[in-house]
Amino acid sequence: MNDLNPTLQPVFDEILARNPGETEFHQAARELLDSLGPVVARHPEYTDAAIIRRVCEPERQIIFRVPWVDDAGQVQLNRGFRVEFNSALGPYKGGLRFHPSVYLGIVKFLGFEQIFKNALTGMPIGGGKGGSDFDPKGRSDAEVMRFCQSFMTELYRHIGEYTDVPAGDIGVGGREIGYLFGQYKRITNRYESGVLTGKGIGWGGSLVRTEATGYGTVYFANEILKARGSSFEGKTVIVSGSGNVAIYAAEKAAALGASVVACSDSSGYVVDEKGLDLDLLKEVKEVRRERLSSYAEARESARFVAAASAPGTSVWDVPCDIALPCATQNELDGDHALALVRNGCTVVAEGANMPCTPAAVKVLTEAGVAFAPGKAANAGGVATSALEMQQNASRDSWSFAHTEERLEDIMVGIHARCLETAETYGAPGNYVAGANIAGFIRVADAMLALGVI
Ligand SMILES: NC(=O)C1=CN([C@@H]2O[C@H](COP(=O)(O)OP(=O)(O)OC[C@H]3O[C@@H](n4cnc5c(N)ncnc54)[C@H](O)[C@@H]3O)[C@@H](O)[C@H]2O)C=CC1
Ligand SMILES: O=C(O)CCC(=O)C(=O)O
Repeated sequence: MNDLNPTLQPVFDEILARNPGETEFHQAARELLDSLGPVVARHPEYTDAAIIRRVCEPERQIIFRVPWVDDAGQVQLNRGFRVEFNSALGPYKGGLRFHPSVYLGIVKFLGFEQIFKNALTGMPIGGGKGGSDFDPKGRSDAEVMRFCQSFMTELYRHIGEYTDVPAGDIGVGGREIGYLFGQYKRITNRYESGVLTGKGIGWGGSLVRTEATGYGTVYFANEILKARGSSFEGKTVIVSGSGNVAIYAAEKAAALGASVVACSDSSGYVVDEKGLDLDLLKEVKEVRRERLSSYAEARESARFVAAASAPGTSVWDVPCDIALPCATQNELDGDHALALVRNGCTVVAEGANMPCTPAAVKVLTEAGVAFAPGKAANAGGVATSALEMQQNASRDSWSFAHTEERLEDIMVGIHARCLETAETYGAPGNYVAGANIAGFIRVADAMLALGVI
């Protein structure tokens, strides 16, 4: 790890002391602070007003009990979280994650990333994130519904169109948003469409929201390629994960002429040299909610590599020109990055939040691989959520083509803002510095204007 700027070291020491054991939050905060040296040198007003210390402390953290009854009549118990991190730019905005690994440190890292990602979109949204250690895997629809209803029975008092607007993340898709919205409506007796995003198209959702994070990541990667005189045409692409972000990243990359030859889930990975059959992948993952091995069983050109039977190998061993990590945090480490570099990969764009470890980012950057951090590359999802909020507020509903055009413009704008800011602050071509500094400055200026609150 590099030494931090002397003004920032005490801030990081304070984060470590105040948030013990929250390693993912420490990692995300450190990554931001690593970029802010040139900012504190140029803007003493931020230090004078303790902006950096304040932005690292959530405005509010809510932790609650979520009891529910399973299909066998047994009472189950989970823990719910909502971290309302920063509302300088607008209502808290960010997804809910249902996964057994969820604890406060994960929710805080995600909420922290969300502040700067949302700022980068240029839209009026603050940063927050939530979730639960509930594991939807293997649960019936009725169990998921009862869990969601119990979760919302506490969450409803903390959220609202002008306060905090949750959406989906790992383990939370259209089905869960439906159950959560239904319970919110029942408890409050209000059809408040703007309280959640990722809603179904028939009841206040926006076209393109389902596709937006994956499509947006590919639009961002496409801008990187264009800046290097290249394109997706004829390129070999791998994605990790096979959920919402991965599927639609693969779809857009294929639409731009790439061959997407591999994807993964937590049980292993699939290699399909003929290019992934995305209809089959959607059927397996979105409809049947099965493991990836079912994909390989149904497709002759595909082979499945089970994680348990092949320790030490991963989807990152599959040769590619472009890698899109779209599964989860810290899924791509230094050794995986070395494998990508050895195999000739030239672009890595994060569809997931913080999927690359700091060691991986170092390897990629030193090898000259263009690296796009999640807070820039995957901002298309939350940006389209903000478009959903706009449609809800104006009681309108836009066409797919119009909404996708808005999404593409936003991603092109974020890419340009990252490059310009990196150049201005002495790190030309560095998307990490550009994204961190541009996102931070927008939030910091708003916080300065709003006073000490
Ligand atoms: N859904 C959205 O709009 C956005 C999601 N993200 C991020 O994208 C990532 C994926 O989210 P979604 O696609 O929405 O979730 P999802 O629940 O639809 O899919 C998650 C995928 O990751 C895989 N996965 C989880 N843990 C894994 C592991 N340890 N190893 C290999 N695969 C693993 C799962 O099997 C699944 O295929 C997360 O980091 C999320 O925070 C970021 C921006 C917006
Ligand atoms: O659309 C949203 O509000 C949530 C998106 C999200 O959770 C993310 O960007 O990580």
